Amino acid sequence: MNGHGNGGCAAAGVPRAAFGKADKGADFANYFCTYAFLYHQKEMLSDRVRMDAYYDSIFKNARHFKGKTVLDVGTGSGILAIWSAQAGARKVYAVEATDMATHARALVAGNKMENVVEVIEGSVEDISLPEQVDIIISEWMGYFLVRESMFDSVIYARDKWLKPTGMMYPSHARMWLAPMQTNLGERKMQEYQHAMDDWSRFTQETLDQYGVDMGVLNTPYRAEQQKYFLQTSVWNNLHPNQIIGEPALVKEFDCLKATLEHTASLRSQFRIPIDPGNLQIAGFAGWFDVHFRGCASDAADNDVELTTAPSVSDTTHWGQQVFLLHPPINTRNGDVLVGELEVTRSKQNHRLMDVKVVHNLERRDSPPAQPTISQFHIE
Ligand SMILES: C[S@@+](CC[C@H](N)C(=O)[O-])C[C@H]1O[C@@H](n2cnc3c(N)ncnc32)[C@H](O)[C@@H]1O
Repeated sequence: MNGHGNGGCAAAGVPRAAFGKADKGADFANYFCTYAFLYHQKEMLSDRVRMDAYYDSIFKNARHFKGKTVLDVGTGSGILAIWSAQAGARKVYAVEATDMATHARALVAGNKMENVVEVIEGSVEDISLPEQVDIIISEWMGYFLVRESMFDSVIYARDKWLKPTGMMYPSHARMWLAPMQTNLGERKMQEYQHAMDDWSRFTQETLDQYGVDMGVLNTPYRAEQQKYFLQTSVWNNLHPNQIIGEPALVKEFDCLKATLEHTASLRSQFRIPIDPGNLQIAGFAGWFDVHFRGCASDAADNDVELTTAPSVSDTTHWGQQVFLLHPPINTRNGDVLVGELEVTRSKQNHRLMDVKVVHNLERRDSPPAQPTISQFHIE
């Protein structure tokens, strides 16, 4: 999954009739719509790190799939359902909320799997299955893992359709946070200042030419632009040497046990010694990994990892989320970054996230400084 799910394209041929409630209509317009396009599915299907991890997780653990029933939550093009069938599943229910279900059905038939894979068009929260399943497979991860909130749908499906002995693919998910260096912050600050200069020119012109003083809107305009340029996280594929301290594990989910309460609001403390020789912390980088370990009573033969950590060669379409500090923090050798991360749903859109980092530098021979509160948004 990636972050293009909020482009807003209500006319994407999405089956609105299936959704009675207004908020579902808005969700379709804002979120699901892009998934109805093949070009978007192709983007995910072209991510080799993602594809190899899911492929290996299934075929290197084919024993888990042989003769089993599988539910693919959000099948998209149908790729995971087809692989599950090729690995020997007896029956695969491939559920997809958008019109992409039509293409998935064609792909399943084109690959002669229609006797095993049944594509069901609808939201997994609304559909009905004739039986409970042995495995739930899904690619539900968004930026910094939780953006898009699709894990909620997987949890819902698990609680309704997974046998008590069943297992989740992936089985575990983790979120990581690390201090980093970059000059992206300066660029964003310049862009912000440019936008504010442009606003000044615009308000002056409006007054001169049209006799209306826009000055009363200066403050909300500044707030809007600050949020956009300075507080919205930036997608980036970072080089590993931009990370300047041991990444902190800020959250781990056991996909068999996670609840909606766990995903609604995450809070975690971190303590990261800054690598010697670094003069500034320009921001924080956030990413995730998932593992395919089977379950306690039937561990995977091969524990496959899909990581979106900074990498030179194994980059993913998820990249990392960069939370820029304005201004950056000056550091000295021996400094330790301590703090707390809080990730909550945006009030305007439950698929977007608000991120709060309360941070401080512990410095040898210095009294503790007041913590700084930095607010960010994952849009
Ligand atoms: C990241 S894509 C993954 C597609 C495919 N499984 C793959 O791995 O290439 C997630 C898909 O899940 C679908 N989806 C998201 N939430 C869903 C829900 N609640 N019910 C059914 N489908 C959903 C989206 O429309 C999208 O096609």
